[in-house]
Amino acid sequence: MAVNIAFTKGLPKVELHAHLTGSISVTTLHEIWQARKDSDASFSMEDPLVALPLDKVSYDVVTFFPLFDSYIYDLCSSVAAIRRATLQVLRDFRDDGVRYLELRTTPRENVAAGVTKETYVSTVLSCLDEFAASAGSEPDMMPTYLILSVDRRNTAAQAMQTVELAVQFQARGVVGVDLCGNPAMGDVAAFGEAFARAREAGLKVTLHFAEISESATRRELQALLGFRPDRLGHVIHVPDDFRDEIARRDIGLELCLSCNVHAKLIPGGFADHHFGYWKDTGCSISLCTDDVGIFRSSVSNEYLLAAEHFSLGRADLLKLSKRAVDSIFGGEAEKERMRRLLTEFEASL
Ligand SMILES: CNc1ncnc2c1ncn2[C@@H]1O[C@H](COP(=O)(O)O)[C@@H](O)[C@H]1O
Repeated sequence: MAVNIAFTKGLPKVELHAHLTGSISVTTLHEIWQARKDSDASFSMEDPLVALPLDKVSYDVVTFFPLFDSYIYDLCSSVAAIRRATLQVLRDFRDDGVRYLELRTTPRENVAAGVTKETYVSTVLSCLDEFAASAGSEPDMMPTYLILSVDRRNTAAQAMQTVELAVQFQARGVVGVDLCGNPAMGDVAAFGEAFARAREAGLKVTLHFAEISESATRRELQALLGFRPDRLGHVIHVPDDFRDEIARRDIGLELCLSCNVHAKLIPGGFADHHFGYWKDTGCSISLCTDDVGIFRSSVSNEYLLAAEHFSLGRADLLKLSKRAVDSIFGGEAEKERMRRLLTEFEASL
């Protein structure tokens, strides 16, 4: 039987590469904007419905990253806004049929709003707790864990500070650390010690890898593999010998079709995406949204796109989903739960 959106929505999915701030829908941003406008007559930021038009999904590396630094972070600076955004992001993923989520975010501070990096992480984690408490039982459950991101522009000391926060909040659901941010910036060699500390503390490691050709130098890719990542995101401009090494080490892959096409990180369209290469390697692949608030493609839609452009049937998507579970960071019990949900879903077809 053919794959359609009803099938991909019903498929119990894991989402492993979602940046929290990039996952906030424009509607939610607008509500946050409206609340601020209603309470402060001098508030003058542009309405998100105007700044991020609903029909615009094509940003490139130059226009994409400033969306956060010069707009969304200012809009979502208070504890109230961070809470509202996080809780809605969780509902949006759950309503799309995500049944296990790893959300990632870069700890940030806003002195004027009284938010420290620690307050920020703690606020996000309290939203995860609140959401879990309200879920009740299956099928509303979506166990969610947090990954803290190091930004490529960070200094070695800032990267270490993020890792220390991850260690501090490990018992509350931080399962790993990530390296993200504008791939045209920074020197990843500065972060070796921070990622070594993360591993030593038992945290998992995922890294944005070879997103643009300029950052895909052999020196950078070697340094990143030296951090002993458990998973890699994007893996676009990867030389053959590195591809072989990734497969040999059985590193999990987080692939983001819509983001890569719309942000022009790959030449061509969906059918040219490197998912076409990796799907036949036996690697664990999770299809991910990256920034659903910006690229507007849900996880279900990513599965649908993969099916449409790579001629995959229901059995192929089930196999892909089962293999994706192998690389989650939440531990064996979560893997078992997801495998059970997938088996039950398959039996219900
Ligand atoms: C093209 N894909 C991408 N590549 C690299 N980094 C990305 C990204 N999409 C998002 N981010 C990173 O995530 C931050 C927003 O979420 P958080 O504030 O952390 O929750 C961005 O500022 C950027 O550093």
